[in-house]
Amino acid sequence: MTANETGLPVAEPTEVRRHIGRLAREHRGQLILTIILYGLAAAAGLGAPWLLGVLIDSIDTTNATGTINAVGLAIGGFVLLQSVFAGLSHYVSGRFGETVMAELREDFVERSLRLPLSTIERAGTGDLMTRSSRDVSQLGQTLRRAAPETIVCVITLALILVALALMNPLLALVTVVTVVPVLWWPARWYLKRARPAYLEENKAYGQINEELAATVEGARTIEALRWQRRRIAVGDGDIATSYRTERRTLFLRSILFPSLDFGVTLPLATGLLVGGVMYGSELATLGQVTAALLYINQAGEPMFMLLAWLDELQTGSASLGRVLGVGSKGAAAPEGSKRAEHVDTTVNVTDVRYAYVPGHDVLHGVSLDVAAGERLAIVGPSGAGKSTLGRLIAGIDSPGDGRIDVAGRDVAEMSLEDLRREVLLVTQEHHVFSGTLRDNLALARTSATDDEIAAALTAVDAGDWLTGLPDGLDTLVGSGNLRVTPAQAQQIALARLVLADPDVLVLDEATSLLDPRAARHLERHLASVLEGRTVIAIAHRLHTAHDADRIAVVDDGRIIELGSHEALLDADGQYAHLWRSWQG
Ligand SMILES: Nc1ncnc2c1ncn2[C@@H]1O[C@H](COP(=O)(O)OP(=O)(O)OP(=O)(O)O)[C@@H](O)[C@H]1O
Repeated sequence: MTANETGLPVAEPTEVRRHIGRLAREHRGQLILTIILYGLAAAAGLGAPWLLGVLIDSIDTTNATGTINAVGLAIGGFVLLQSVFAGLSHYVSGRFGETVMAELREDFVERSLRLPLSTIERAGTGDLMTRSSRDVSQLGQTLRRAAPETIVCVITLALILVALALMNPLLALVTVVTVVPVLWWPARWYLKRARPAYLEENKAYGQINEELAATVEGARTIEALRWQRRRIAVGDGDIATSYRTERRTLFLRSILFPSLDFGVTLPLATGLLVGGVMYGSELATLGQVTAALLYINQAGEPMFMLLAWLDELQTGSASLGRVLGVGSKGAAAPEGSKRAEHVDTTVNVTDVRYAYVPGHDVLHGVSLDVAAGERLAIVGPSGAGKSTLGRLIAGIDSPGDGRIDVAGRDVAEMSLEDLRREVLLVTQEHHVFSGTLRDNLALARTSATDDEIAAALTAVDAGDWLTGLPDGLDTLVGSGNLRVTPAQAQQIALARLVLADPDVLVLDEATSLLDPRAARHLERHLASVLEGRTVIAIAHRLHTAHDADRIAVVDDGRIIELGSHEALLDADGQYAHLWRSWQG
């Protein structure tokens, strides 16, 4: 796997080849049928030049008119056969391409959904978007056209060579000897450079998408800070990089294609020369030379096309590498370990260190044990490391040092599926997807009934809102539909949490958008619904801390106080101070 700096990995050429081999094995039947049909079409195409040679040689025989008629008819028959086989082979290979394409798309979606959040955050959504749009469509083009056309070219060339050798071995040899070196060197030169150049080109395109998306998402912030010029400069920089990478691939093509033109014309010239000499020295008949030259001429197109498709195959292979890289080992979470039978949802944080930027730890050896069913509140000044600790417990990032166990299992080793069933994080950012309210909630549990969904909304104090909606759970929400206030969006997120029903919840200021009274009411309500779950709540409002079983005070990446509300007040430390000023 190639490390793509902070981006998603790209599959190595060997992995790409292995994948193509696997696809070919899985669709063996369709592939063989395609090759046979293309072979038949190519073979039928060889009939005409052969017959023309026969025709020329028979002109001085007695019954020339009869022979001409018969040969004319036979040529017509071959042309018809070629059209029928070509039509059939295009149909079969088209189906083959579409089937494989559909599988690759499904596979891509599955791989993307398995990606841990931290991987997407690091890589940026632009890279993923480019892979799902530009790379997948490039791959479609390769599968639909380049792959079958390459097969056609190879088969046609092989058959032309066989026919040429049968007709006149010396002419066949001359053709091979002149063609191969002339085409070999530019093709080799090109192939060596094309893959990295196309990977660079696609990466640059991904970067443009990434920055463009960031500019659009942050438009208001950019306007407020008057950063327009800076963002334009960033965009200009990305476009310049993309331009440079496009120029590089254009340069490669501009060397390849003229070389191909030359390589394809040369054998015709040498064939004409050698054929003339052979005819003069009676080593070949006029008919043989004519047929051989027609074959050489006929070979020109597939030869040119074959090497031209190499270009397409190279871009396709680069795109396949990028598509397969999504969800590969370097990006995905570990898979498939089984959930322990008993559910003992303790959380044990042992000597955890974490740095966003190497060498600058924001957590300095944090240890914390949360008992099953306990409610722990984490408080502390801004930037102390509370959210970072929450993300590590929820398995979104892995600690640099130390370990975190949930229900006795190392979070870093858990499959994404197990992890999400075990621990869920709700932050103050949440998205309402465009669709019905029901769809938005059923995301958390597809099997949830309407009653369960309504109960979940009631548990987060949104029961009245639901009853007031004209279409109830069928109400369309999200972009372009009914406007949902930030507080309601937060309630939807919390209702999803109720439906997902994990054993451990990490709430990172999950009620911050509600007014203080509503927030407290909701938290109490939620607590009764989530009775028995282990809850770690990162709190700005100290009433959350007051209601918790224990409170951890985090300061500068360390836990400096830990105990119940009363115990911490008695200790008269930072928490007591915070509490008094909050009360005041
Ligand atoms: N993505 C990031 N990249 C680099 N540094 C980060 C990133 N996220 C947080 N930090 C830094 O890590 C430190 C801890 O941040 P964290 O968000 O965990 O603190 P917090 O206690 O949750 O603060 P707040 O209450 O303001 O949310 C801060 O110094 C912050 O600047």
